Amino acid sequence: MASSLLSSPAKPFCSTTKTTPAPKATRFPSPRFLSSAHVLSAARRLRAVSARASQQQPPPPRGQQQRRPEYVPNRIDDPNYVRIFDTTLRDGEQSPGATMTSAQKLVVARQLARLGVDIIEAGFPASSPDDLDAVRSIAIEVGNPAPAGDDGGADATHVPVICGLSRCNRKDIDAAWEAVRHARRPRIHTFIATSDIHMQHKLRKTPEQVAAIARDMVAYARSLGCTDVEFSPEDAGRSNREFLYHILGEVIKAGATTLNIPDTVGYNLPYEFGKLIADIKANTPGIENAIISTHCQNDLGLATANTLAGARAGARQLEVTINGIGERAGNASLEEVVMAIKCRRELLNGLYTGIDSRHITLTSKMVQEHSGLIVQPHKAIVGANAFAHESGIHQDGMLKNKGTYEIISPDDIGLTRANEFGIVLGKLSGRHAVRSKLVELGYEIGDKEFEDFFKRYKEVAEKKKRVTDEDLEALLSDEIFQPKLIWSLADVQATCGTLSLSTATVKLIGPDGEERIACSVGTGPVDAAYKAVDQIIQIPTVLREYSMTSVTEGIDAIATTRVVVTGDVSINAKHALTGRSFNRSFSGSGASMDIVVSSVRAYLSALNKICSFAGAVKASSEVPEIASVPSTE
Ligand SMILES: CC(=O)SCCNC(=O)CCNC(=O)[C@H](O)C(C)(C)COP(=O)(O)OP(=O)(O)OC[C@H]1O[C@@H](n2cnc3c(N)ncnc32)[C@H](O)[C@@H]1OP(=O)(O)O
Ligand SMILES: CC(C)C(=O)C(=O)O
Ligand SMILES: [Mg+2]
Repeated sequence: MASSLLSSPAKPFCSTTKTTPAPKATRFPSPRFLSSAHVLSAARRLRAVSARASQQQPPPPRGQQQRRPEYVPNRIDDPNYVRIFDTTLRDGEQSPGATMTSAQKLVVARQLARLGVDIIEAGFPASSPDDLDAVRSIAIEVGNPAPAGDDGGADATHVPVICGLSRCNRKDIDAAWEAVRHARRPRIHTFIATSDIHMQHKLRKTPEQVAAIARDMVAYARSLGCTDVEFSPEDAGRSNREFLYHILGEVIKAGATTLNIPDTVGYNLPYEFGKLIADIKANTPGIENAIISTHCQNDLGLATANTLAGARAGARQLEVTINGIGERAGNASLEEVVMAIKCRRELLNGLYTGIDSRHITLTSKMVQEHSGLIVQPHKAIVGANAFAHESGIHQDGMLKNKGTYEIISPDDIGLTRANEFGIVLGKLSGRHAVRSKLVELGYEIGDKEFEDFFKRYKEVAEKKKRVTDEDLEALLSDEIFQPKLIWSLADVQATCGTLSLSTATVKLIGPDGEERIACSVGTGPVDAAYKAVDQIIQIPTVLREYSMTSVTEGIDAIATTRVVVTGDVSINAKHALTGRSFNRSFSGSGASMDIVVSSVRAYLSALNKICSFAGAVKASSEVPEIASVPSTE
């Protein structure tokens, strides 16, 4: 029988076990170009990485193991166990633009099984022959035990129920049964609307007619041999209570095993939805012989809150989708609901699920790829920023204790972050975070140097959205690893374009602390600026090499310039071995988001080396010896 290591009680910091994170998400080819070969190889890769993840996982600490109760359609032996019904492939696919091919649906279904969902609603088989085929393939391949040697994820013996949706009519129910009957545990989910507005205007039927259809169609589904039948009174959130108790009682008598209560238009508030579930539990005849389920749409952004309120009030099946995709504003999101239960279990009557949350990140990425619906960066649990910290006070807290700003460990959702503390440098970062990042990159610099560097960092971060590792290294070279400062750049202003000659004005601070300004024209803004610098410093030099690279991507990238210059004979060096005098070259580098500033910094860096060298030459009154072959310093 299926058994698994399940989510365990919450800790103040919700990492339940010190686990090996699930593998990094595999990139999938764009859905537009997906062939079934692609899908199969993606599936194989996934299976391989998931196998590794599950093999590496140490068992949860003693006393925290909980087994998934044996599956009986209308009963759960452990009152604290709550079933997770995933409808990504049905309601999720109803999101505008989210249609998936059969091959894509199969890959996602396999991953949902690894994640440990109890029920996969694989589609609406009557909607098209393609969807019937997709649901049937899922029933055959995912709804049955994996062949020997095949990995089934963390809980290799777990086989999810495969479910198909149908309206309350024979044709739809026949199609649903044809699709799901191949699974080890098939389920038919049939629905009909029960709110006045839907019955009157959409179905054009009286409540009595609707109740009779519901009862007859549930009985019909059972008559096909399906022992697991779910019934949903669509728009229950706006339906008359007494009518709900009546129709639900009727379908239980007809053989319904799960009663799903949809807030179809996301209209309910959490306390209201919780009360709806509690009232149904208290007033529906025969309800003790069925499982109550929630299905919350997100029109008011309350789907997760409503789902949790429903669970608290007695629902033991929660219908959710990965990333919260679904009709209009979507459904309650699996990752939010599952992690809320895991994190706040004590406030949710000790509930637990069968989900292996370490597969959440990978599953989320897969669904984004195949549905084409990309989650917003600040999406709870799976958004790019959900475990990132950019402001200085938070970063400082994270460095001291991760629990200060994180209630869930990224390991728990299978997220491996590039930076252990989730630190993202930006304009709001403080000294602690920037310094720790430098140490991480291998640079330990003194306090005074760090203060200079931090000032420069802030200037750049003001202008740039994110400061990357490469940016930091470029700035560090520019700010710290420079020759002794003889001439420094105060300001530079350049104009260029097709209308007139390029012109640059440069203000430098000299060795005496005095400002000097020069202006020049040139073939371009860099040439003009270099000529202005030459007018001030007046050392005869030749520019031998000039190169510029952008260290990061994007329009706000930092440009790093490298130059090589040679001086005239007065700055020749004598080779130590041959005694031959040679024309020595000097390199310089500079970095800035402005290419002219970056170029002038690089040029000054080289000129400062020449000045130091020439100063040394003058001081010793002889040509200094260099112990190596001519090289660029
Ligand atoms: C809240 C939900 O998410 S419900 C699920 C919604 N999902 C979908 O609709 C996606 C799949 N749908 C489809 O492919 C198509 O709508 C089909 C194949 C199901 C039906 O297509 P059509 O036969 O062309 O009907 P159409 O969609 O235009 O209208 C729906 C009909 O079903 C009836 N109907 C709606 N819900 C139900 C129900 N639960 N039980 C019985 N009949 C229903 C409507 O009253 C309407 O009947 P009418 O033609 O007598 O007026
Ligand atoms: C089919 C039903 C369960 C549904 O999706 C809804 O009411 O939102
Ligand atoms: Mg829905």
